[in-house]
Amino acid sequence: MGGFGTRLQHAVENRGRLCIGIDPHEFLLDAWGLPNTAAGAREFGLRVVEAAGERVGVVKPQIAFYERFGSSGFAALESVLGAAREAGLLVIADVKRGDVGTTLEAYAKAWLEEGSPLEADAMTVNPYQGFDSLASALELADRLGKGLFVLAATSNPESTSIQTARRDRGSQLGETVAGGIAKRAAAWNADHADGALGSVGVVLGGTVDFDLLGVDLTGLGAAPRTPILAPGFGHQGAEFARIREMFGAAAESVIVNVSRSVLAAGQDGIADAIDQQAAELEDALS
Ligand SMILES: O=C(O)c1cc(=O)[nH]c(=O)n1[C@@H]1O[C@H](COP(=O)(O)O)[C@@H](O)[C@H]1O
Repeated sequence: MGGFGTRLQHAVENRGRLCIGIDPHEFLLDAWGLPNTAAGAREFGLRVVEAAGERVGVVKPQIAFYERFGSSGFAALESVLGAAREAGLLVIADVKRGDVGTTLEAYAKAWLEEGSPLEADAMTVNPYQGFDSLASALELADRLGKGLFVLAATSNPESTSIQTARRDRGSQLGETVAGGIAKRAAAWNADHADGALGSVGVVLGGTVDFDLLGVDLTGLGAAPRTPILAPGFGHQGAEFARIREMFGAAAESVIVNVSRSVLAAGQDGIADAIDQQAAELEDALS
């Protein structure tokens, strides 16, 4: 059915733009009446998947909340990833990997290769070692029909100190770090997309000022469009009502992640909370 971008486009058309984060924070496990153990994180993830399965198209497990339990945490995560994919959800593994090419390739195989115990549909990658250091993961994802989301303008307030920095030499002279990364992702999609939406997305926080960050939203919104994973809504302060104004020409490509603001509803309230946020998001985008 085509590459990740095409599957994402299909998920958005059928299930909307909300992505549910699977982030079993210690305080959430406690609020859900679950133990702060790998078994608790597994149960939490499975219940989120159950609630999300009928309601949205995409989930984003944040692996730090599983990794903290060591090997039993990874076993728990394997169950959650398997259940999510079985439920027909697209899974973005939030792993934020980045390294020299051959090492990054091993990470990409771990998270994207068919049959890997941790197989997901897409993973988040960190381009701090240079966009070109992502080449092995870009090529692997392309070959396997999987996706990547490259950190570009992140939602945390500390991000601007690095991401607004401007290059003082080379072909991208004057461009910000964030703008340059977004441009490279869009260029990759222009060369490789097999449909209206590319398979290489960028992470753009809903809390940031894209003018200040120097991100070319028109370029991201041009065909083939570049998917945008937008965290920062709810708990970190970004609001659905501002998405159109903020993302402008790229608004059609935004996948909105919510984690704590929906997970805080607890296990009895999560299904209704997802329905409510999905309806609010659709309202804001219509
Ligand atoms: O890559 C991410 O998903 C991410 C990037 C970013 O810039 N900011 C950010 O908050 N995230 C992740 O998105 C989720 C946001 O969680 P909430 O603030 O609880 O909605 C967490 O899993 C973060 O790790």
